[in-house]
Amino acid sequence: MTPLVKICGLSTPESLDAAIAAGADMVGFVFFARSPRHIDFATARALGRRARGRATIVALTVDADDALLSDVVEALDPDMLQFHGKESPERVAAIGALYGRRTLKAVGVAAPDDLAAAGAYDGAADFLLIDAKPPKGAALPGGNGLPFDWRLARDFAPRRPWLLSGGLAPDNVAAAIRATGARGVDVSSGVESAPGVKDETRIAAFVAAARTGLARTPLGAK
Ligand SMILES: O=C(O)c1ccccc1N[C@@H]1O[C@H](COP(=O)(O)O)[C@@H](O)[C@H]1O
Repeated sequence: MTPLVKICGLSTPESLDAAIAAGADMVGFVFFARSPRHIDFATARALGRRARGRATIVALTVDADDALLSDVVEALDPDMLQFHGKESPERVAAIGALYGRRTLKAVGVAAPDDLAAAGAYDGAADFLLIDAKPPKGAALPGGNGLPFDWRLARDFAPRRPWLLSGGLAPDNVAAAIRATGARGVDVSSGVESAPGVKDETRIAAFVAAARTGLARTPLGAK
């Protein structure tokens, strides 16, 4: 089964087009002011229109309140909402139902217990995202370009399909998929030349390399 590929943190028409041309299944946009990948609503509106029908459009937020979520949905009109904070399973499910969008819940992993905690979202979210836990004091809860020990995720087998992220790059993504059996992968820093600046050559190389990994688990239906 071909792994799903999500390219996250896109902020320009050029990088968006490069991700889609490379064959990305999902394109992610960040709404988190501290991130170098944060976009404003006018940019979101333009990029959402440009991406519509060409890839799954994903809006990433971090513990967003209802007002921000409404503005994001109105501007970007995403297919999927990614939650990268401490949102509870109940809130993830409620927001997905309220807006009628698929949901992707990120869980940071550094130890076996963290994966057990991820199980709480199995069913509440449509997809799970297993990311590296940010280092203590990190400014961002994700997008830090740091991997975790993939052996921790080797036997992770939730009912929902799950994506792997954290420090993935063109030169390690195929091995990461093989090591974990993740249904897909998500990347931000590993396809950049500087924080927030996407590199079209690295995007193409990442998607091509991910396609050589073989996902073991089937994509569950909503
Ligand atoms: O990309 C960001 O700036 C970001 C900000 C806040 C939360 C999550 C963020 N990105 C997500 O983090 C992971 C891993 O990124 P990386 O490849 O290690 O840089 C990925 O899922 C992004 O969607």
